[in-house]
Amino acid sequence: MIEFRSVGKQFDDGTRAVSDFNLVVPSHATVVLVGSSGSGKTTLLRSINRMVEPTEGQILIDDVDVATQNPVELRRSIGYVMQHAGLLPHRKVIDNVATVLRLCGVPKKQALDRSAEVLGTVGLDSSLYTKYPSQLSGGQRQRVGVARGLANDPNILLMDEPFGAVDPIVRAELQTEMLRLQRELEKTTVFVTHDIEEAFALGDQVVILKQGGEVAQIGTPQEILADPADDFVRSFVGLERGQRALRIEEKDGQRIVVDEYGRPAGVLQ
Ligand SMILES: Nc1ncnc2c1ncn2[C@@H]1O[C@H](COP(=O)(O)OP(=O)(O)OP(=O)(O)O)[C@@H](O)[C@H]1O
Repeated sequence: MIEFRSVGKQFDDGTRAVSDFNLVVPSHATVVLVGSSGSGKTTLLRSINRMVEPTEGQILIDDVDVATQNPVELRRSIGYVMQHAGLLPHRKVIDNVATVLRLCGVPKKQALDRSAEVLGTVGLDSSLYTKYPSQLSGGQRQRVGVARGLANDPNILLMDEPFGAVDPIVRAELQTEMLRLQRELEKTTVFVTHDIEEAFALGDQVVILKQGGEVAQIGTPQEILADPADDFVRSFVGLERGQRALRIEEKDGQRIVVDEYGRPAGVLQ
């Protein structure tokens, strides 16, 4: 479990990114932070593994304050996947994954075996393991990025817009893969995106952020769609201007409004 307690961050230049942010990420759940550019998503995500140090509040992982932990050890114990995969261009795919394990002290042969295993888990064809990152498509590179995040079998996975740089079709494929991985591996995952559809597709809980890291609403996709907290949320999730394809289904004698994912958005009297 990850717990944010009144977390705030003001950068050295005076920019306030986040104020009084509170959130509980239950073990094995996927929580998605969604908001427009500059709403503090990355700041919050990086506070978990101390790539950013909050200026107020605490973050606890299984009741232990991360501020009391060695930052390097903490970072190595948490999987991290970033937007452009962050692969080392001069190392082969398999070595990119194995490097993470070597840094954690895993012997070479074992690191290579585990790397092949985890590349298989993310659905990368074994013919690609000895290629260089530049020889892969954007979607394939992102799979390698996810494999790297999963390499040392962390309990926690942090994902910062991991599918932001690929085209919509590949993005949808990667989202489907992500759902499969979550079912199989049950990592506690914090996922950052600016795409509300991605947030609804992947999140058990979705946190909608306004500028300054202010929480507009936290809830399951169903809760947010059925009962948006305010006009900002209504507009952000596309309920306002009819962008969302809604239809009506009969269930247990009730007429329920559902969205394109079949998620309930309300009940008709
Ligand atoms: N190192 C820094 N120094 C000063 N200000 C920063 C720094 N990093 C981020 N900020 C500012 O903090 C605010 C939140 O930034 P953050 O990157 O967390 O937002 P975000 O929601 O992840 O945005 P994006 O979707 O564009 O990545 C922004 O105003 C940003 O300019």
